[in-house]
Amino acid sequence: MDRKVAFLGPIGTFSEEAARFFFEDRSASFIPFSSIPNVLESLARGDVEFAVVPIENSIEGTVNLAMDWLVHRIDVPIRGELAYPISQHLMGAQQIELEQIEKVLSHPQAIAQSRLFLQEHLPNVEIEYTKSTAEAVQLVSENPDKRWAAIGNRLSQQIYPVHFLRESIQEQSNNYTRFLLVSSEKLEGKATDREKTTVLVTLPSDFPGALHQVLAAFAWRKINLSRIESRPTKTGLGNYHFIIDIEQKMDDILLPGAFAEMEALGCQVRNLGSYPCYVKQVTVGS
Ligand SMILES: O=C(O)C(=O)C[C@]1(C(=O)O)C=C[C@@H](O)C=C1
Repeated sequence: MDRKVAFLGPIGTFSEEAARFFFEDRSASFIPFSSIPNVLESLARGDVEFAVVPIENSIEGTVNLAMDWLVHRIDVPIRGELAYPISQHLMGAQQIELEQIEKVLSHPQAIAQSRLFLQEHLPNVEIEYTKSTAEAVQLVSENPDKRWAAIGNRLSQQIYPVHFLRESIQEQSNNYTRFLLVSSEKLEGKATDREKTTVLVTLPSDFPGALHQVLAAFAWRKINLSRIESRPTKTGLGNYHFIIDIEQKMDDILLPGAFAEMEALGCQVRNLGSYPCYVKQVTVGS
């Protein structure tokens, strides 16, 4: 039976492209949802077996909604990571000049990634945020009489009747978004040589050198960390926990030792998943 994979819709989003990458060598059905919470809740309810969500962009940083929902609202492990190259294109229902555009629609991440272009070429245009890039492209295509433009990917231009007005308008050509695959099942058999483990560490209370001691548990074991981020615990102003990406898979000695040391300090340690990491290479004309 086909595995069901939830992604942020409608069809044609970057999230759909990322979801298809994870399953490119096996059959699956891809199901669009209208928000990241709906994607993750459908997984938690068991309506789908897998969910794919964006977690961080190289220009704009963490997708807080996805990170927080994973940590606070559901308890399903991370099973894979994909660094996916992102090219943003400006599209219109008609081939109009930039000066004629009155409004630009897109997802806040896509708008942020295109800020320099917008400031230079469309500094006074109205910006409307949509739930996804493909939703913006769909809305623009459905309103051909309006002087609107959408920012989105090449896939959405193939799905919705729109034209390119400008291509590759993102701030940097080296623009990547990391997506996470979340599931109670493992995704077997997709080869990679890189693995990561992500943990959530909650400090017992604020005391001098607390974070230093947490980091020391990794440092003297020579365990490499690639990211540490503090997020509010949502229990009160000034209360944070730390999301730490560790550059190795869960083992029997080193990581359990580091976790035990942190727990001995009074920290809570939750393993959010140990998983393979993939990178999609940039293809010409993406
Ligand atoms: O709107 C989309 O196409 C998405 O898949 C969401 C999203 C994001 O939230 O970061 C994914 C990748 C891009 O960075 C822009 C938007």
